Amino acid sequence: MSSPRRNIEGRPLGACAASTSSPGSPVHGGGGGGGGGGSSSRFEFQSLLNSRTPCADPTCARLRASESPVHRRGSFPLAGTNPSQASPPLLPEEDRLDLNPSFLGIALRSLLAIDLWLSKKLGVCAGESSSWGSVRPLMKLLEISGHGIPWLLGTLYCLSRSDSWAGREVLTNLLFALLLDLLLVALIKGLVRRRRPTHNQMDMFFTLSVDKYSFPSGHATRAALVSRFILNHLVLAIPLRVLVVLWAFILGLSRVMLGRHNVTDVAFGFFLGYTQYSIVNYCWLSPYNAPFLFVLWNQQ
Ligand SMILES: CC(C)=CCC/C(C)=C/CC/C(C)=C/COP(=O)(O)O
Repeated sequence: MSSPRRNIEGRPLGACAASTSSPGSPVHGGGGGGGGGGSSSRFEFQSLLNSRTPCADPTCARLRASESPVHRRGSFPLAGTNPSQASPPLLPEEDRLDLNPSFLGIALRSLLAIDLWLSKKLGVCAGESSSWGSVRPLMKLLEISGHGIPWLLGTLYCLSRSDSWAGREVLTNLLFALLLDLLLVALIKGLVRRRRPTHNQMDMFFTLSVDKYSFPSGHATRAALVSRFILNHLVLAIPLRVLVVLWAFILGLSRVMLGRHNVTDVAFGFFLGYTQYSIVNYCWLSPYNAPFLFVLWNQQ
């Protein structure tokens, strides 16, 4: 008994896929669902077109005809329908592009595959039963050390206690930096909407609605931003400076170990936090360019 013909995704071609698929399914070229559905759906479409399996259901046959590139564009014949026009059928340009994905496309997909694989491997504290589950409480403590709330409240408290102009200036800019960070991270998370890794347990304390998304890591942006800020504006002994850098690095790593993030979320988070510091430095607030703010602190 011969096995049924299958398309590239391993689905049998004997049955009429069009009659069973939804409008967003690959057969309709809708590219529904995530994970690179676009190109594989095109491929499946070609395979269905070229299979000579008759379709018993008339609705199905009509659907297949109306969905075919021949019907849609009327620009090229089906191979074999007329021997006098036996030149190879020309694919529409976008289909040819999909069948020959660009180097950039392949590189990006490979990077994402490596990212997912590595993140899963490093997610050793994702649950109590994980291989490093006993370190999870420590990782969660680190998580709190990079959370937005303690940093915001701490900065506001120090501002209210500060009695020097220089101190107020630095703290005002730290507050501005933290708010800018929250805003940019929320904006990018809302735009990119990358889901957190499946092995993550969503048990973080005090999150915003966008925090169900993982790209970029807010803790990583804050770690890079705050550590660069501290290193540039506080006079610290070398061991303390090393400690600040270590804290930022371990906080970023802990996000992947806890299963909260993929490696690329954290890597981009570090980059974004580092860049945010440059923005804050460029727009540095002082009693000269933002006197209203400093008058406000003075009245406290
Ligand atoms: C003023 C204001 C809107 C404060 C909100 C502070 C807040 C709840 C920040 C969220 C911090 C958080 C849980 C970020 C998620 O970090 P990931 O590293 O998991 O992206």
